[in-house]
Amino acid sequence: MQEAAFLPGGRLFSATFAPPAHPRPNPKRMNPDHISLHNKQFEPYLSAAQLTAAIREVAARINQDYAGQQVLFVVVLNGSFMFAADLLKEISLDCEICFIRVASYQGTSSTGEVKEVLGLTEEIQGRHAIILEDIVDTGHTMRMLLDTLGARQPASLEVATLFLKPECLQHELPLRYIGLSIPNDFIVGYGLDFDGLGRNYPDVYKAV
Ligand SMILES: O=P(O)(O)OC[C@H]1O[C@H](OP(=O)(O)OP(=O)(O)O)[C@H](O)[C@@H]1O
Ligand SMILES: Nc1nc2[nH]cnc2c(=O)[nH]1
Repeated sequence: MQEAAFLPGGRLFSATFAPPAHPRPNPKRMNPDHISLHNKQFEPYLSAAQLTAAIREVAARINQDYAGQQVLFVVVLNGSFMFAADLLKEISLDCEICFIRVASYQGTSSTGEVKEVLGLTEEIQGRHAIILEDIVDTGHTMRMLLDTLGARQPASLEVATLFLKPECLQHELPLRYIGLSIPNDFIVGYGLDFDGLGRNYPDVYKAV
């Protein structure tokens, strides 16, 4: 049986009285003191609560900066799916959301790795666009995204990234919204993977 009520501020509260088939959160998944992915070891680094606090701060700033305006959020898959889902629940603006991917492939030896945007079907010209990214590391991906999207003449183009590794950055980038600046450790969890694994952890772990 389910009951629903509106809380102050218009948010919907609903309570389920029948016990869920699978208790949540899964105790095996929550806060293990280490995890192993493809035989590589990771230790706890940032808790879900720390991530939530950082994301709420970013959302509050966006809500304030864009008050009265309509925003197009451009979510960069795959890694950003958890960040985007949690951030967007805190956004009180009128907004649209679209999803893109970045394909990487090996170019000629002179060009090295080439990155290309896939799935950019949304009209961006004249819109206030914000790119949602899980992490900016070297900045190669974000440089390419800003150039590609910027060429489509948005009214404005900004970046919200959950993580930034300042020590690794190789480009000057206009990163307006940064959740957490972190040292140069390889991290997994909360959407970020190690060779495909680890995206589903609610906390973030760093390589030991
Ligand atoms: O600043 P950079 O050095 O360019 O690194 C950042 C990029 O790396 C990750 O994507 P990845 O290629 O791992 O794909 P994924 O999102 O599908 O995991 C991340 O989501 C960024 O897009
Ligand atoms: N999973 C993961 N992907 C990245 N891409 C760039 N930096 C990182 C990182 O630290 N972890």
